[in-house]
Amino acid sequence: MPDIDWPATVQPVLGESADEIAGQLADAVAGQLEQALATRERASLALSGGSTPKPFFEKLRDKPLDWSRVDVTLADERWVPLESSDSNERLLREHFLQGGAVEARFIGMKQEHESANAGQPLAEQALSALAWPLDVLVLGMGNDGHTASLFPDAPEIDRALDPSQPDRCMALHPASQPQARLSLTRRALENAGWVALHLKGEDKMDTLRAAMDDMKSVREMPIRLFLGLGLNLFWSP
Ligand SMILES: O=C(O)[C@H](O)[C@@H](O)[C@H](O)[C@H](O)COP(=O)(O)O
Repeated sequence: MPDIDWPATVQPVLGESADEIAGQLADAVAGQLEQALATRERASLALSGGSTPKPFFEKLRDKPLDWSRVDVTLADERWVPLESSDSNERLLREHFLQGGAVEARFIGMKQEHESANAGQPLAEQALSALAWPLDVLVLGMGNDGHTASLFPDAPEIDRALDPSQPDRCMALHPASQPQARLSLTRRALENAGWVALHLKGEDKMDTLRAAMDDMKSVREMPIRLFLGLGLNLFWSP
């Protein structure tokens, strides 16, 4: 297991296998949603895409929750057709919005517009149906330190990280990515009640170490914002 002097803002859960960690994360998220539903009519959950979360989605979807009272959205979306294998909405529909969680109310980000910029106002309007702030947020991270679609090489990154800008979602065009993205912004993400960072692999642990070694520049590694605010890390080799 990695021997790290964790900052007080990071609660690490380190496992031996991806399956073990996916199960522990599913238990934790279900517990947080149950707590939210004990005090309010609806709970809100934002999930990230990518390759890491599939086993987590498949374990979470059958947790015994009143899923009809849970609003689910994405932390970000690639601006591709919903049938594309790159679509995060497709990923959720195939691996999470099944079983018990089929009853959840899903609010997607992709809109019927050619560009993410043109679709952003409709996505912003769709997201306003959620009860903000988010109760539960599950983030991933790339080896460039991006999270959601807050990419350091996106021209829009400063605006997306600006706590005073009013939008909850924003179109970003990272030079490193083949597609435009729509991402929840700092404003939408930073006030979530409970945040998990779900990582798999030694490479991601190395990136996390680099992010924690010098927490100064959030713009350089946007994950630093959430490491500083506080999160629950779920990592396996
Ligand atoms: O749409 C996306 O790609 C995600 O939201 C993104 O932020 C992802 O969480 C990281 O890129 C990690 O992706 P992997 O799990 O594939 O490493």
